Amino acid sequence: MSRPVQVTVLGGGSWGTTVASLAAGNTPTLLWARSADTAREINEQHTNSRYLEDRALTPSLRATSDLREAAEHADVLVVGTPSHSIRDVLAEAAPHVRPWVPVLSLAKGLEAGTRLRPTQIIGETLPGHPVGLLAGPNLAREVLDGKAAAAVVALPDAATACALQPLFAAHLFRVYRNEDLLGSELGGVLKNIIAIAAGMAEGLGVGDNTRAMVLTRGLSEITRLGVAMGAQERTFAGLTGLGDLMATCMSPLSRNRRVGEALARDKTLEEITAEMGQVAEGVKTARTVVELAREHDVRMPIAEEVDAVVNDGRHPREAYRGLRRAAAEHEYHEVA
Ligand SMILES: NC(=O)C1=CN([C@@H]2O[C@H](COP(=O)(O)OP(=O)(O)OC[C@H]3O[C@@H](n4cnc5c(N)ncnc54)[C@H](OP(=O)(O)O)[C@@H]3O)[C@@H](O)[C@H]2O)C=CC1
Ligand SMILES: O=C(CO)COP(=O)(O)O
Repeated sequence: MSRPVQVTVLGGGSWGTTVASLAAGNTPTLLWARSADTAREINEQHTNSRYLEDRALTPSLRATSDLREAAEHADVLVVGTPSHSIRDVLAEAAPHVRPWVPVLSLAKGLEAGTRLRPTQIIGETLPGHPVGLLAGPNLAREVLDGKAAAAVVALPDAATACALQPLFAAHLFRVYRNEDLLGSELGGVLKNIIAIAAGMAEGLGVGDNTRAMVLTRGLSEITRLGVAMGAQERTFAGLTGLGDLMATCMSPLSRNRRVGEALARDKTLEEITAEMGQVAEGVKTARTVVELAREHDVRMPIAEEVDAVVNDGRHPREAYRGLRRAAAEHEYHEVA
């Protein structure tokens, strides 16, 4: 008799823990947290209070701070650490991961310097493995609170995607699939920059018309760059595109939106990062996105203003003025 598929999730933060809790409802799941205290708390109290307060995790979820044990456990490996740490974590885990184990990324940032997407970093550190991602409008706390949500397993091979979908699905968590890995991954990465802009607008006290403008023009920027890089346009109208953009720009739970809002209220990036104690991937990724836009001759005025605020110290009020250009291009055919 064959044993059930074993899932390992790397990363004991908000989202890694939440995805591990979802998977544990379906199949034996082991979560790797680098903090031994976090692993102990998950095993003994079924909570991760540092990231998710007193929310109850699936009781059968097991955790470890031993990366080798976690890697050896995996029939399916999920990478849920922030983008900047994926390469180092996987370099250490790689010798213990069995060949052909499918690997799914949860991360929504780009690697500074290389400009690589998380699934490309995984491809370099774990060559020969099928690689995809799980993404969508999934604010961790809402998912753990049992509020209905949907996500997408994006993977070029449909058969592997079909096998992975049910591992993460739950009664109120619907998991779709999509073969456009590039578009699905870029949607999640790029929306974080627009969410910082949405937060800045919020902090400046704008109205609903402005909120809608930031969101729709933001989607235009995301789609233009994504298509120029080779993604399918329709992906950006789906859950990993518009869906994730809406959730992140609208929700006070979004860390990226909170960064933008606090910047507009005159806090420094250092103060905000220290207070939040969680990752807002858009901060580190903004410069890389602007570089990619230039390389692909794509106009991204909102992303450029966000980059100027987080990297060059421009005040959000100035950035907002910068967006009020005298004349706009055609709605769908802006040129670089
Ligand atoms: N939170 C959410 O709602 C969602 C997040 N995501 C994405 O998931 C990814 C992870 O985010 P999230 O879980 O929210 O992040 P959090 O900030 O909540 O947690 C970060 C986790 O990563 C660990 N970590 C940080 N640096 C390293 C490192 N160098 N080596 C090993 N572990 C490290 C932290 O460990 P320690 O506690 O020891 O510092 C912590 O467990 C991000 O790319 C994010 O964009 C995607 C969808 C939803
Ligand atoms: O990606 C997310 C929701 O889908 C979480 O967004 P934040 O990282 O801004 O909290």
